Amino acid sequence: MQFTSLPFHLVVVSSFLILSIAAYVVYQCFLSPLAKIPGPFLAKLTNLYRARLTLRGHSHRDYIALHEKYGKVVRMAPNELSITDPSGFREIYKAGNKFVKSASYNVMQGPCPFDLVGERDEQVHSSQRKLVARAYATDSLLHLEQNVDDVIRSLLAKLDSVRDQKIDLGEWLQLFAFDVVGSISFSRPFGFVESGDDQGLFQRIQNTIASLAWLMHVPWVYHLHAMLRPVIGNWLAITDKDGFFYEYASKETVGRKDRGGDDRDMLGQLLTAQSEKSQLRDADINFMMTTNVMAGSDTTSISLRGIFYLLLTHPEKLQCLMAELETQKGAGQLSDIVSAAQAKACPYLQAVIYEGMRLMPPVASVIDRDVPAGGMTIGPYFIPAGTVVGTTAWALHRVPEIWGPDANEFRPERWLDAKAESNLKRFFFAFGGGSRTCIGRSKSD
Ligand code: HEM
Repeated sequence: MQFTSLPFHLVVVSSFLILSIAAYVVYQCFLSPLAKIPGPFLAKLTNLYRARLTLRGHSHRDYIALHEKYGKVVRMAPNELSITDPSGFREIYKAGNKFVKSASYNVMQGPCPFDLVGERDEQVHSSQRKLVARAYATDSLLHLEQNVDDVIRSLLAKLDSVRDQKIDLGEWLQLFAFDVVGSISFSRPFGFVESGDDQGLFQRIQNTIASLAWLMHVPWVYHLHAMLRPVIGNWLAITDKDGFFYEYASKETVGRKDRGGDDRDMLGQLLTAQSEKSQLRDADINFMMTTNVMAGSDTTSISLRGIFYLLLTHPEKLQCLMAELETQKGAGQLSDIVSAAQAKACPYLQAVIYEGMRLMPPVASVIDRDVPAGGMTIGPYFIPAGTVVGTTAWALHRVPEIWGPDANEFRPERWLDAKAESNLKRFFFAFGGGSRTCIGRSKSD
């Protein structure tokens, strides 16, 4: 009845709109090749569902709940799936396969031509990684142990001076992790531990990464913003990555070049690589250092915070760890500041690190990849080429089929059985997987 009083063209336009929306809903829910895959209703219709989940700030826990509710393959957007199926996971992240990084990484890369994490072209990535690999190699980093020891000493002295006070240990571990990355990258810590102050950097990184995380699910918002930026100004914290943090890392680079330093620090190694391979430009080195400052420091500090949190909330495990360290110390196997080689020879300590990073992996997002030509099959589902599939370590690291019925418990002992350990390591995803695994990870792990 209402329609009859509306102008004819409005009736036509509204009817067309209603029919289009209805057709879209019917297609996504019943006809799409992914229609049979379970997931939240809104997720089937729009990527905004996933973006909103990420914006709320606890999507890592939401993904666990969604997999508990819907199973090992969950539809998270019209063309995107979250996977915790063990064999599906292994297929997606197998080294040398054809599952390339999906379009969401365009947001991570932004305007930066040399960004190992964000680069989607596997060939470009491979040649860029070769250019810088030496600087990140474990044997290169072992030369820098003395630098790290100095930061440890500085942290211990600070903690000693506040021995009787209530402190935020997490905050101190974060200051420490950043200084460690500063000292191995530029031969000098940022001075955060010394001053007890991060100069507002942590909040800025948090804003940048939070902004990146939700924008990766709606890249069009990022691209639209980039187009309109000259008119509307800057609204998105992600732009700090190639702005504020690039400048920050570049300044540190210039400072280190001016004052000199250990040729074997990461910048020194990159400068040596540059002298041999001129295609590595100054800007590329600055971009690598930006990644060190932003991604390297933050992930290291979250790992430390998670491990300490789990130890402090499980005193019986802390006791086991202390017993191992005291026995080793008593046998003359540990120096006052424990070296990397000595730490490697402490099985319980290694198990604690793995278990801590299993339960609290620093990179919480789903690491998206595109299904290649030919598609893939996971359980009863055929997934066509072009579908975006990915896994978050938070959900994978709690799958009972892999970790056992006590998957949610902090139990370092699960890593002590050599046979179980090598199987578990195949599903340890805190450092990513395949050809795009973290370059900062020790190669001997
Ligand atoms: C415990 C600490 C760390 C964790 C948990 C971690 C985690 C990760 C993860 C999950 C990825 C894969 C991302 C993806 O596929 O989208 C990655 C890649 C990367 N990480 Fe780390 N990371 C850590 C430390 C570091 C450090 C210290 C550095 C540098 C000093 C670093 C530099 C990089 C780079 C450059 C990549 C890109 C590698 C490539 O695609 O070739 N990371 N990291």
